[in-house]
Amino acid sequence: MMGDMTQLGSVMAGIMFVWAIFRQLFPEEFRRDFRKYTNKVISYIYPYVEITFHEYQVDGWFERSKAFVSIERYLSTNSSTTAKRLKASVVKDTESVVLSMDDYEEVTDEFQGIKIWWTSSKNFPKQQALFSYRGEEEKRYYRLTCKKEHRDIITKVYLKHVLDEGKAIAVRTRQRKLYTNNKSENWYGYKRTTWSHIVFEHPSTFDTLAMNPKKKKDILNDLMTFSKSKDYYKKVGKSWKRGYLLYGPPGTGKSSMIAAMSNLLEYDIYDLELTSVKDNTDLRKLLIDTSSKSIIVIEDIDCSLDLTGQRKEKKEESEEEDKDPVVKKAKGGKDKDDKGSKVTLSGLLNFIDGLWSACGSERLIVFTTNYVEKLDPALVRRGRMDKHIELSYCCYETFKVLAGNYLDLESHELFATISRLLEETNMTPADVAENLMPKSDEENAESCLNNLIKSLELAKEEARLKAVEDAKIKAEEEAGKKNDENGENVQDSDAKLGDGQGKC
Ligand SMILES: Nc1ncnc2c1ncn2[C@@H]1O[C@H](COP(=O)(O)OP(=O)(O)OP(=O)(O)O)[C@@H](O)[C@H]1O
Repeated sequence: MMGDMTQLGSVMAGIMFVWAIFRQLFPEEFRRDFRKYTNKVISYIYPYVEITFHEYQVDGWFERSKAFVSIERYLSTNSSTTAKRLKASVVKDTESVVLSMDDYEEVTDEFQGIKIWWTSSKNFPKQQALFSYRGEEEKRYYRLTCKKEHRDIITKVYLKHVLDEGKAIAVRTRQRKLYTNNKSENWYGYKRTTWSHIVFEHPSTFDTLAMNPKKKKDILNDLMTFSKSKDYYKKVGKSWKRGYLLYGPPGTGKSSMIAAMSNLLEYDIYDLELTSVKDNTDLRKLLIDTSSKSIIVIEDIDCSLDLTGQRKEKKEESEEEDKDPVVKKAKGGKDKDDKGSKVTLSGLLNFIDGLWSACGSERLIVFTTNYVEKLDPALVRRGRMDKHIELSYCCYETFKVLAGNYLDLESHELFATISRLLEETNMTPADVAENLMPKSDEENAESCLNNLIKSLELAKEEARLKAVEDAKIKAEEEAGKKNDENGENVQDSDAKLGDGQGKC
C-alpha cells in the first residue's frame, strides 16, 4: 500500500513537471489557437450536436432565463424517475417541492423516435471577487446533445415542445394569486400604487355556480374558446383579451362567477381598486405590472368613479379641476391635490383597449355593477365589454342547483311550492343559499326547504306591503303636483333593485 502511494506520487510529480515545461515552451496564445483548431477538427468528426442553455442570460444579472426555467420544469417530470441524483428545491410561488436533476447528472429523452441526452452542469468563476455579483457566481447550464442528422427536428420542433411543455407544467403546478393595488411610498418619499398579493383559494366553480344552465353553458363555451384562440386573435389583428360585464343585484353571484372563471382557466386575479389609483399614469403602470393569464377585475365600477354617462354636465362642473371632461374625484370627494383619484373615463378606456393594453396577453377584463343603466355607454359598448352577463334573482333552475349543492337533493315534493313562490317574489341566490344551509344538527333537508318557504312567503308579504306604501307615496306626490301651480320639481326616487329585472 505504501509502495503504491509512492508510485502514484512520483507519477503525479512527473505529469506536473511535463505540464510546467509545456506551459513554458508554448505560450498562452499558442495554446488557445491549438485548442481552437483541435475543436474544429473534432467538430468535423464528432457525430453529435450540442446546445447549451445557461441559467442566467448575459444581459440579465438576476433574472433566470425563461428557457432554462422551462427546461428545468420539463426535465423535472422526466428526470425524477430516471436520474439517480436529484436536487429538491422549494419554488417560491408554489411553496411546493420541485425535483430536478442534480449537477453533472445525465438523462435521456425520446422524441419522435429520436434519442436526446440532457446533462446539467456548471461553470465556476475564474476568481472569487470581493463583492460577488451574478456574473461571478457559479453558472449553471443544461446541455442538450443529439445526433447531427437530427439537428433540424431538434431545433425546430423538439425545443419548442420542451419549452411549451415546461411552461404548461409551471402553470399547472403554480398557486394562483389574488392581487390588489395599494398606495406605497419608497424610501425617498415617491408615492405610487403597486400590487400586493395573497394565494388565491376560492371554492367557487361553474359546477357550484347556480344559474340558468343554458346561460352557464354559453359562458363556459365562450371562456374555453377564448383560452384556445391565441392564433385566431393574432390572425384577426386583435390583442388576446376579452371584456366581461357582470351586472345584477347584490348577492346574485358576480364575485362567485369571477372566482369560477379563475378556477376554470387557472388565471390570477387582479382586483383593481380604482379609488386608490392616483391618475391615468398610475393606472397605466399598474396595467403594465400585470401578468398574462389573468383576470383584471373592477368591482362596482359605477361606484369607483363617476362614469355615469353624464360627461357633458360633469365637464362644466369640473373644468376648473382638470382639463379632461370626465375627471372626477373618487367617491367621497377628497382633496384634488393629493388623495382623490384623478383617473378619467378616457384613461379607463385606454386601460381597456389602448395601445398599452396590448402588453401581456390572454387576459380577461371584468367589470361588475349593480346598476348597469348608470354606466357610460362608451365604457360598456361591445368590443370593450364583449360579453354582457346578467346575474339575476333566483329562479327555479337556479334554486335546483343550490338545492343540489347544499342539500344533495334533486327533487322533493316541496319543490313545486318553492317554484311557485320564486315566480311571485324576488330573492337573491345568496339569500336562498343562506336559507338552505342547515343551522343545527337537528335540521334536515326537508326542514331547510321549509325554512326557505317561510322566508319566501315573508319576502312576498314584505314586497306587497312595500308596493302598497309606494303606491300611497306616489298618489300623494301626484296630488301635491296638481295642487302646486308652480310645478315644484319632485325628483324620482332611485329605481329599486330588481324592479323590472328578469330572472334567469
Ligand atoms: N349564483 C350563485 N350561485 C351560487 N352561489 C351564489 C350565487 N349567488 C350568490 N351566491 C352565494 O352568495 C354569496 C354572495 O355572492 P356574491 O358575493 O358572489 O354576490 P355578488 O353578486 O358579487 O354580490 P355583490 O354585488 O354584493 O358583491 C356567495 O358566497 C355564494 O355563497
